[in-house]
Amino acid sequence: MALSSVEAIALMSKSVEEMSIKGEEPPLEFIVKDSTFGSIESSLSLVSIPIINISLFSSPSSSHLDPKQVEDELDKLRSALSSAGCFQAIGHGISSSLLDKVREVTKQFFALPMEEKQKYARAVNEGEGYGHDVVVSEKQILDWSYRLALNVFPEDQRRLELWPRNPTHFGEIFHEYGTRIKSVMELLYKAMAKSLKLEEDSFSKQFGERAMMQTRFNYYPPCSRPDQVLGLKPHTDKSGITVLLQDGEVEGLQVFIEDRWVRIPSIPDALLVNLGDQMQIMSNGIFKSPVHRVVTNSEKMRVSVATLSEPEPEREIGPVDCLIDEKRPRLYRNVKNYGAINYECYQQGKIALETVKI
Ligand SMILES: O=C(O)CCC(=O)C(=O)O
Ligand SMILES: [Fe+2]
Repeated sequence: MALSSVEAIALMSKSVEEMSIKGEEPPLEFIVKDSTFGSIESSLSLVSIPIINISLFSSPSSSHLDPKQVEDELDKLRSALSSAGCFQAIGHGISSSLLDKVREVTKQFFALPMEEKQKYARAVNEGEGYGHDVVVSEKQILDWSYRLALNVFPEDQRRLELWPRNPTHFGEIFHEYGTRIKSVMELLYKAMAKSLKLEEDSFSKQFGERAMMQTRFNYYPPCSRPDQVLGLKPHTDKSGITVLLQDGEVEGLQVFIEDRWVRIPSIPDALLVNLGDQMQIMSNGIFKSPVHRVVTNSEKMRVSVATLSEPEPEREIGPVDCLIDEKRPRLYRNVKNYGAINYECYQQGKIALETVKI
């Protein structure tokens, strides 16, 4: 059962930021105990995830490109998404200076005094604004992080009162970044369909005209016990796809591939593309939504900017017809509002994708 806001606040009476600054031992609620995915310090796999040049997928430039090269990159895309479920995208056309500005305003916002950040605080039971993870159970292991969540599209869903006015350029830079990421997402839906020999709008039409895009700015303060505390617990994303801008210097993201944790290096100009649960459903399980987590660092803080795309909540989504046949029967039922299903399951400690399986 969800805790009342008063109980939730009592559990978080000491802020992660305060404990981080004082170098205090994290309290018990943050200590990761036995986990299905191994201990925090379990050895890392040496596998590396692919780097894909997505400029090869854009129509105007691909017309004067070698078709064989495009075909090979599409094969690489299909193979990456059906094994690791993620890849590093280069050739996305977003300038390094814009990426650096996004990282910079993110760091500037989180460096503001707590009272200033609280002006954008998330209200209880709301998905947008600044805060820590919602506490839903006393057994919940807490994450050593804060985040600012903002809706970017549809544009009329923006709650501008929650967009930081400090630093002053935050809104302008974020609008530009969000608009560029939306185009990258649209290019990726088409390329993902083409890589499976489907009509190119097979996925995008399921997202609808009013597909949603939300950005989560994540902030992980230094933690004195990186061996026992996680910045973000193992999870899969509820999205269709997630595009992640990593911190330019500090790593922390790990993806669970073939029973081992794989470290995701931070390549300054690359965007990490992570497949979400809803694309796993639409691809009838061919593409995989990977379990991932964020580890903490005893000396350095880390930021990341994760943008999640989702179909219109009231729209029914399901496996694309052409991906269902005798060899690959339908794995998932059609669903609406998967975001809510995912959230409810998270509260109950259930795996959301399992509940929509046939
Ligand atoms: O901080 C990261 O690298 C990952 C963030 C993430 O997984 C999320 O926001 O869902
Ligand atoms: Fe995630």
